[in-house]
Amino acid sequence: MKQLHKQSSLNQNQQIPTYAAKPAKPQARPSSASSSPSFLRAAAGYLLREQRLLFVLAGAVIASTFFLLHPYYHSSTSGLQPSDHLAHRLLPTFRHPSSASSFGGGDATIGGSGKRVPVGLKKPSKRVVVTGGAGFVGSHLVDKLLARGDSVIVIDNFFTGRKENVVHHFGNPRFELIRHDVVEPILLEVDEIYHLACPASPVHYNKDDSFCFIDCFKFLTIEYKTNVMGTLNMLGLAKRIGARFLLTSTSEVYGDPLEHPQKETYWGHVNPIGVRSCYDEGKRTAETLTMDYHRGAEVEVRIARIFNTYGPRMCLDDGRVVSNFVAQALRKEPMTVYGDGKQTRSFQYVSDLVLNHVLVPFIFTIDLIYPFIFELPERTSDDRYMKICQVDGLVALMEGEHMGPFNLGNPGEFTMLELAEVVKEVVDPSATIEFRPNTADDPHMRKPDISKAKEQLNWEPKVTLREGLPRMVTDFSKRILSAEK
Ligand SMILES: O=c1ccn([C@@H]2O[C@H](COP(=O)(O)OP(=O)(O)O[C@H]3OC[C@@H](O)[C@H](O)[C@H]3O)[C@@H](O)[C@H]2O)c(=O)[nH]1
Repeated sequence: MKQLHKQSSLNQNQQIPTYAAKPAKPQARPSSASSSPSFLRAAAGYLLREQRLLFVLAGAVIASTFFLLHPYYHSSTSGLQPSDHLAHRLLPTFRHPSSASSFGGGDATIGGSGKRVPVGLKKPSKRVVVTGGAGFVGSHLVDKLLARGDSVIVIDNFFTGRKENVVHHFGNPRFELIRHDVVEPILLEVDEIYHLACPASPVHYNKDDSFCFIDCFKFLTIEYKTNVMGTLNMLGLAKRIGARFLLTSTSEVYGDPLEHPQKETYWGHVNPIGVRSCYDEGKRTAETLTMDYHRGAEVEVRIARIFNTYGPRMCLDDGRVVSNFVAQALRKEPMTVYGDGKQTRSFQYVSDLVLNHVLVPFIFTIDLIYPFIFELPERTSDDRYMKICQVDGLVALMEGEHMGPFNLGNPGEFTMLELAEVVKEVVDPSATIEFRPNTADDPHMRKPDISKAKEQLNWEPKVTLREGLPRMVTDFSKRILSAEK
């Protein structure tokens, strides 16, 4: 700054030759070689005065940041805007699957709420499949991918997924929803496959699937079938079309661990014939298949081991502990603690699974002023936060160089009794607890060692249970209230 002032005063004192000034003596016409340095000197002098250069640089930084972070602008809901021509050039077109039907009776609809089109500086958009994309974590991932300009096909059989989780994307030309069970093959043309499909709650284990094309598979549990056949189908697709494949595995691969906290190098302690094995062993097999396809067929793969996750959009009757406690406390029912309640888990807020924290305050500010500039519909601060935060852990893994497996979880460890206390604090101090028998093979403790993710993905969770829980409670109380109405 001092230097700038110095330079600018120096320049003011200098006689800067101008073409308008009449020379004292007749001179030869200045050659282009001599005129351009003097022009440059004049321009430099102008820029350096009154800190103009500083303002120009600041303006350039703000503008490029804006376009990098928000590569869309709002166009009207009806008809093509001039920007749509650019969008048509930039957006990929999908080959529609012949073997499955899209939601809404065929092709994805165009227009409606698909108001944003890319503009400015941005990475080329990708064509992405998210299996289980109408589920809890999947739908947050879909929000994230669409928000950054990708085209997304969601495959979901709605066993535990819900249309409500993705309904806000209906009408977006970059979004397509296919009702399909991944245990059957499907052919699509995409760049990346996020494979999330699988019921993840122990209360769903053992439910019989009544229909299967291949008769001998129909007595398998949904979890095992989805993890084995579903993963095989998606890996086959990835191989065929040359797509990168990300498997969302689970902390359950460590079983009832003998090592604590659990590192990715730990091989686990799983009962292969227990009631939980359909999920635990199913995911372990899915990891094996993924590595086989990588080694044998050179498919580019990524593996995430996701630890207990909670947040908005979980099923109200999901059966997992956080959703159970919150729903029970809101409904004024006793919170059901299984066993002695001394078993531990580490709970991660869904945004952490998906968030790049360094950018949050920055994007948050821009997102606050954005609706005023482009007249976007008003959103709640929670929507805004969720839109920004979603699923960066998974996206960072998909786009990074490291294959994994990576533990993605929050290392904060709680007993179920401690969790009940936090839910009481947040929801209702008068809430009570009720002890129930525990389920078989329930892991006694669980806590991720996330050093590898910190080091190689530059990722770590930030939202504590006391910060994350109120956000989930807001969502749950709205849904419980409207269900009661
Ligand atoms: O109402 C309840 C529900 C559950 N629990 C206990 O809470 C603990 C956590 O149970 P959850 O069902 O939420 O989750 P689990 O850790 O057993 O399994 C989960 O692990 C990681 C994920 O991949 C899966 O989402 C899920 O299988 C268990 O010890 C369970 O016994 C209760 O005390 N009360």
